[in-house]
Amino acid sequence: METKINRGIVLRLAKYLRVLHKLKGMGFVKVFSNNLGDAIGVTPAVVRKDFSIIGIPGNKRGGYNIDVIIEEIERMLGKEERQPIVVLGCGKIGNALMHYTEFERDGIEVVAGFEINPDLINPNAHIPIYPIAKLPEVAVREAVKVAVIAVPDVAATEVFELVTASGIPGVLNFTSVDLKCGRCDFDECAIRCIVQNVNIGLEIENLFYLVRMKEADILDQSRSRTETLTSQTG
Ligand SMILES: NC(=O)c1ccc[n+]([C@@H]2O[C@H](COP(=O)([O-])OP(=O)(O)OC[C@H]3O[C@@H](n4cnc5c(N)ncnc54)[C@H](O)[C@@H]3O)[C@@H](O)[C@H]2O)c1
Repeated sequence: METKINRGIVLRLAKYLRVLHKLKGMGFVKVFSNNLGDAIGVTPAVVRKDFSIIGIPGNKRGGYNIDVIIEEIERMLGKEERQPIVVLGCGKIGNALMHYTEFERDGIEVVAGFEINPDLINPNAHIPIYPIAKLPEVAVREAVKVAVIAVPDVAATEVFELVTASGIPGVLNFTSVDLKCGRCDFDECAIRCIVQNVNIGLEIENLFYLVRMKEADILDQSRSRTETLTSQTG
């Protein structure tokens, strides 16, 4: 039976998996929930809860067998299956993603890129780059589940429409256009495309905000410490 798990758990499972592979590579056979919690920045209780949700029984004293958890998490994340993706727009971002070799470790395979620039189209390349119009054909042939959209903003909606028309159910959107699957407005929609937006600018702004808050907090604390000292000595 498939267990429904939320995005937070999926992200943590992927993080546990990386740590587990590292530990296995170092020769470890068992791991404890506090080791995994420390490694990804959560409490041991969260680790045990996540594992119980995916059907791994808690084992506070004896630890978990690393091979068993790896197998279970990989099954849960669908990593036993091939995970084919396509990249739409093979410019700076798209090209970098197409040649990111670490995807392979996670079972992700970039099967093709798509372009409108004839200078970049090369169906004979190691990872072929096809004209964008070929997307529906390749999507069906390769059973593509996820498309990365890395075209200029002006082309985003048009490319997204082609993605949904090609039956691709997942999109990682690098453009700043808010893409929404029009097809999802219909109950009978079979695609229900899920869009995940990546906005590095927003993430950086958010970090600046958090750093400012932290600095202000530290300043407040040191001010109140000085005031306390002054009142004690004065
Ligand atoms: N999300 C972020 O954090 C972030 C950061 C930087 C850039 N971006 C955005 O990501 C996108 C890509 O950025 P980039 O720097 O790689 O741009 P780029 O100009 O280097 O590459 C875009 C590529 O898309 C191709 N293209 C244009 N129209 C197309 C279409 N209809 N079908 C297929 N290919 C098409 C172009 O020929 C080009 O090769 C832009 O929208 C940019 O604003 C996002």
